[in-house]
Amino acid sequence: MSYAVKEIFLTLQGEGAHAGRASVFCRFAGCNLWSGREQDRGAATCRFCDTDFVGTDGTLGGRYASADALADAIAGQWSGDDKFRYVVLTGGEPLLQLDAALIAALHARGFSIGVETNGTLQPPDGIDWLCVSPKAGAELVLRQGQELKLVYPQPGALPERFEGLGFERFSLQPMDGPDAAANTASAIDYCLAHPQWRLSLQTHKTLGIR
Ligand SMILES: C[S@@+](CC[C@H](N)C(=O)[O-])C[C@H]1O[C@@H](n2cnc3c(N)ncnc32)[C@H](O)[C@@H]1O
Ligand SMILES: Nc1nc2[nH]cc(C(=O)O)c2c(=O)[nH]1
Ligand code: SF4
Ligand SMILES: [Mg+2]
Repeated sequence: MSYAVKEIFLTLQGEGAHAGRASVFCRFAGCNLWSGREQDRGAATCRFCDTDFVGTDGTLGGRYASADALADAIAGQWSGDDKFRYVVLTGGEPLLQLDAALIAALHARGFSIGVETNGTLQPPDGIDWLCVSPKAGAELVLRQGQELKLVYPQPGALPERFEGLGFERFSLQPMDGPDAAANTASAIDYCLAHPQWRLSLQTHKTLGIR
């Protein structure tokens, strides 16, 4: 199996329970909820995406011919003590491409594996931190994992709908875009009134890092 990758880079995880953690990000190309083209955004299932995941033209982007080749490129970006190796597989939608061979190749290189997914596709076994971010209008098939990270507010995806699912951590992330300030204020209010939820800020954006 080959893998279409938009970009690979070392940064701090900006969001969610692992915010602040050194991580190699591998962003897969393509998504099942939006083509990634601006002219298709209004008709897409997921319309608020903040990410360019089209093509393979980013840093270390390309078509990787094997799991070992992609895992070697990811390992090449790590710096510092190998015992802390951590990779975040994102996209686009990583579960369109992630398979058992890539999980094994990353584990063989000492990585703990985080995945950012929209929750519409079944994952392979062996993911260490599965972070599911449900989208209004898309059927949620992943109903357990480590973290449920809801972008807020989403009409048609109220937090109450997810609070009984099998996750260790419930994160509420203000929707970025033209209403970001108001969305942040609403998310703060929601977390104060519903302490099962913790505020997740996109710290990489305010820090000006990738
Ligand atoms: C670009 S997505 C890629 C992974 C996967 N497709 C997903 O949706 O979870 C990475 C994370 O960014 C979040 N996200 C996307 N657009 C956002 C926005 N405008 N404001 C806040 N979070 C956003 C997603 O919900 C997800 O948690
Ligand atoms: N620093 C940083 N943290 C992130 N957490 C989730 C991201 C994503 O786009 O999936 C992301 C990202 O793009 N950059
Ligand atoms: S599902 Fe994820 S990658 Fe796809 S359009 Fe939505 S936020 Fe972007
Ligand atoms: Mg992002």
